[in-house]
Amino acid sequence: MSETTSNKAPVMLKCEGLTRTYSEGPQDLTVLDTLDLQVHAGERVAIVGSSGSGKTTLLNLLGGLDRPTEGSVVIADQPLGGLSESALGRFRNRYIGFVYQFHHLLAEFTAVENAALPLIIRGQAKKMAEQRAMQILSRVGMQDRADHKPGELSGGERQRVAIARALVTDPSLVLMDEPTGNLDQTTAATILALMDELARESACAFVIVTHDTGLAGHQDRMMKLDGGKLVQQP
Ligand SMILES: Nc1ncnc2c1ncn2[C@@H]1O[C@H](COP(=O)(O)OP(=O)(O)OP(=O)(O)O)[C@@H](O)[C@H]1O
Repeated sequence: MSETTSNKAPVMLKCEGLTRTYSEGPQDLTVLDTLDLQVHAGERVAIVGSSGSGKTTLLNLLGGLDRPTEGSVVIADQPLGGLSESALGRFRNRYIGFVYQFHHLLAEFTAVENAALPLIIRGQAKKMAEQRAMQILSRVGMQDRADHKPGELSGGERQRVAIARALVTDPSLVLMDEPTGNLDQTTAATILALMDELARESACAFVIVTHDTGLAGHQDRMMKLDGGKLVQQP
């Protein structure tokens, strides 16, 4: 591994030799090129990089939404490459929380129903799942809007529901794509504080893709995706 770290916490995410080549166009495009990354429990890593550098491609591989051309992704000691699609779905639900750039909330469901969904998919009773969802919605300041559907919420409110949905299962790893993109400074600060607490309390690891240098600078480490590899930033 090219990375050195003094972190003593267990490794939650490990990528080795990760390569992703898109072969769909007239020419092959290698977006990620033998990339290595290790993230420890409780650690928050920001990934920055210019448009088209491969940040979304990387997040999709880390979350098992796409498969690498070469190399491996291991989360909580489980190599994703060894899992079938259905096992991968169960693994994602158990260990990973996602916050996408476009939040993908279900339009027909209220905020609390959306936030409770990962628990319901897991088989938890609706009432218990919604109680837990209410707790986490309160932590992102959305308790008073819990009965509203996404169409009745502002962009920032929808983003906060998406963040609550990602955190509701107490995941081991949270993958975020521009999590504070739609948020004003005060709300963004609330979300940052919540991430700090979770990283500390539950040893949740975060990988956060962002163009926001304030958000990136707030994390434990900042890496830049450049030429298909990650370069540690000062
Ligand atoms: N399915 C695909 N087929 C072919 N090329 C793709 C595919 N998906 C992404 N690419 C290309 O791979 C490169 C990296 O894309 P990616 O979306 O990962 O970049 P990004 O760093 O997330 O960009 P942005 O900051 O603009 O969101 C781009 O040149 C893109 O055109």
